[in-house]
Amino acid sequence: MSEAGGTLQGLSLQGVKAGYGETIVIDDVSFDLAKGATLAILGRNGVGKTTLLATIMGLTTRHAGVIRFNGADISNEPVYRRCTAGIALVPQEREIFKSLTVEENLIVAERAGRWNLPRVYDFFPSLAARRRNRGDQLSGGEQQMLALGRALMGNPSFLLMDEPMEGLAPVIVDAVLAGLDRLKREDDMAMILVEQHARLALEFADNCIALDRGRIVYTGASRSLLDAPERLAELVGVAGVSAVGH
Ligand SMILES: Nc1ncnc2c1ncn2[C@@H]1O[C@H](COP(=O)(O)OP(=O)(O)OP(=O)(O)O)[C@@H](O)[C@H]1O
Repeated sequence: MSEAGGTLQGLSLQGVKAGYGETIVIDDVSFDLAKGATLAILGRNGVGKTTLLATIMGLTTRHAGVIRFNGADISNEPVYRRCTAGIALVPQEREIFKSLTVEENLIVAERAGRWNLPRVYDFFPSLAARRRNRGDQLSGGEQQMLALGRALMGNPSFLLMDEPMEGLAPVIVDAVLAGLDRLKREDDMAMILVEQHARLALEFADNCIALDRGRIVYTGASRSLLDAPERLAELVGVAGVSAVGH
């Protein structure tokens, strides 16, 4: 995670300070993430993980620093330009259209590319089985798969996911994780995973950063933190270390 930001094929943040209006939440955050790489963002409640993803998407007020994507400065680009450049966010609230069917939710997000309806259905067979059900008739796990499937239909090269496992039963967590692992193996999309359940995130992502009060307090290989449980507990709290069902 150390290539020069200006030439990196991927995402690069340099000294980013951002928040909501005058309130600073993210302070002096810098990291690079190359095309196809995976990164976990860890930290206790309220340290700014969601705000960091929102900042990458252009949904917050940026006070300082530069965000580059595939070498281009996107710091001042509006949200839709970041989306069309290939960055997608699966928000914590999932934000699927509840009055549309599963299939309609997927089709409205479609952009030409390697991902299309048959491939998303192959990837999440439970969505195929529910294709004619409306968004409000889905379980939490199905909604999460739909939110992910919808992001894939946009054919992003960079996928940001905000707590996709939140509120899901352990067996569903396993299904979502299996999907993410398969994505990692079969697609060269870069992925950032924000997750309360630190061990799950570390087992999925090759590298990680931990935030505390909006600043990066740890950066390194996920394996190193998995092998240092006391350090991990310091960074994320005891609740963050014990993952539901794992
Ligand atoms: N829309 C907003 N307007 C003002 N302040 C906000 C807004 N959203 C979040 N905050 C504040 O920003 C800080 C960081 O919140 P954020 O949601 O980014 O943290 P988080 O690490 O994702 O927390 P959690 O794990 O609970 O989701 C908190 O103090 C929060 O109250």
